[in-house]
Amino acid sequence: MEIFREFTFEAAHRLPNVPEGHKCARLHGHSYRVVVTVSGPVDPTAGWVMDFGDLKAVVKPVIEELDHYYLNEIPGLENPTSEVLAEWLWARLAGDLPLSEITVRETCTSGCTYRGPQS
Ligand SMILES: Nc1nc2c(c(=O)[nH]1)N=C([C@H](O)[C@H](O)COP(=O)(O)OP(=O)(O)OP(=O)(O)O)CN2
Ligand SMILES: [Zn+2]
Repeated sequence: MEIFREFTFEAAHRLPNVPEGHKCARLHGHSYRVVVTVSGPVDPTAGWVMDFGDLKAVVKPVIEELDHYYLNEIPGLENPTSEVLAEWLWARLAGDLPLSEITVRETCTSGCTYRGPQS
């Protein structure tokens, strides 16, 4: 079974490696949406994989490291694409959660889903 929780944060970024003239080279911001999905068996007594509250308690402090920051200044996010951000979040959370996938949405119509490093 998989369960998920959605988080939001606001942040500024620019993409330093885009071709000359690309609009995303300019400083701009997004209202990011992050969906963290974990998987595991349903505990027969609790009736859940994990308390949504426990999931929030692990993820929220990491989201707060991003909220209202300039992402390019955060170590590991010097080129803060959605893909790089999803990998960064995975690296931060994988030790504490049975991650299944992380979705990062930059806009209403664009984003990425990461299911962890390929083995
Ligand atoms: N594969 C990726 N492509 C792009 C990323 C990314 O993270 N991964 N990021 C950007 C920019 O951050 C940009 O702000 C978002 O791109 P886009 O969806 O093109 O933005 P718009 O909302 O302006 O799209 P329109 O529908 O064209 O208005 C770019 N690419
Ligand atoms: Zn952007």
